[in-house]
Amino acid sequence: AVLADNGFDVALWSRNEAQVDEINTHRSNSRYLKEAVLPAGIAATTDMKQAVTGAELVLFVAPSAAMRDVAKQAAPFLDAAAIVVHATKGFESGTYKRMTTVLAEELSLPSDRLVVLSGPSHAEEVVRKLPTTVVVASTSKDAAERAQDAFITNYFRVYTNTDVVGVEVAGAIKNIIALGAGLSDGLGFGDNAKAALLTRGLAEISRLGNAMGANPLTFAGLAGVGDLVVTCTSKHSRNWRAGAMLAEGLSLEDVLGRMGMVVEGVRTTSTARELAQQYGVEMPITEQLYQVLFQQLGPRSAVETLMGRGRTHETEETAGI
Ligand SMILES: NC(=O)C1=CN([C@@H]2O[C@H](COP(=O)(O)OP(=O)(O)OC[C@H]3O[C@@H](n4cnc5c(N)ncnc54)[C@H](O)[C@@H]3O)[C@@H](O)[C@H]2O)C=CC1
Ligand SMILES: O=C(CO)COP(=O)(O)O
Repeated sequence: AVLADNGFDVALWSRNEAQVDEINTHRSNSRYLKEAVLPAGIAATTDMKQAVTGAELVLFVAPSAAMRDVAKQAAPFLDAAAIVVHATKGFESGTYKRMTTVLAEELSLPSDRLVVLSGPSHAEEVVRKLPTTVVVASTSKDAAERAQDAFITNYFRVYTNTDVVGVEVAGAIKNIIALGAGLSDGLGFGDNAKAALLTRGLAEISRLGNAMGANPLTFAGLAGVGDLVVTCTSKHSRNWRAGAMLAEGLSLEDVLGRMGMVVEGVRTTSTARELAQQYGVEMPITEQLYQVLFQQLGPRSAVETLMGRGRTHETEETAGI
């Protein structure tokens, strides 16, 4: 919708014929974006060749679990000069790869044609043109600026960054913390607990990101603290809502069934736990969330464990010392 508002002819690919027909006929997407009216410049299609051929910018926003498959389908049609942007927040499970790595592999692209778009940006608000700010990161200043030009509007402000690792790690890990925030709110814990989760969650994001080679300043920016705040506090967040439902005593399977939309933080909790071990960093909130999600630990016991951890120094632990 943002690209169409900026005057681009947008081809929107979906595997779902009924959804494509609804978008083209009624300019609506009732399952995913209730009440939104989509701009006329969007032409939906189930034909990947038609969607990708000749496009100067291709935006991938499939759930992380589907990214490799969708990129494989798009690869034969990608224009030699196109830049590729993604807005997906997660890692590939099993390989623990970041999304730009998956795209580089499937599209045979060098990093200077790849951009990640991230930041506090719930679709429900963007489509209503409510003021939103995001960051586009690429190893190439030129590619980041091309993406900035394409997306920036008077309601959608786009900053550039060169720290692809930091932006991707922050966007993925904040979903784990949002699950925790939903659990905390659902259990009736207060504002102090949520502020603690956000702050110590940011410490975990920074610790893992720094170990993976990120710029620490990224975590104070839109993709870091910005997205962490919105996902832990917004009624739109699926991760927050999933956490709140778990606190009501629903099983993980029931929560995911009721949601009917991707809750990236669930898979990311397993992946981040593996990455923490691989990089030798401590991620105690992630560990406790893993125990709650996959090992049937009661959320109150998880909180007891977190509160009873050995005494530490705030800034030394954050720095990973
Ligand atoms: N919804 C939001 O406000 C934001 C979402 N994101 C990220 O965007 C990504 C996608 O999220 P949403 O669109 O919100 O999820 P969603 O669950 O609302 O929609 C996912 C879409 O992908 C399609 N899909 C799923 N598996 C597929 C496959 N194998 N092949 C083709 N299509 C497939 C579904 O049919 C559906 O249309 C996630 O990584 C999320 O973290 C990022 C920023 C904001
Ligand atoms: O990343 C998001 C907003 O910036 C979307 O978060 P949820 O997937 O929790 O809805």
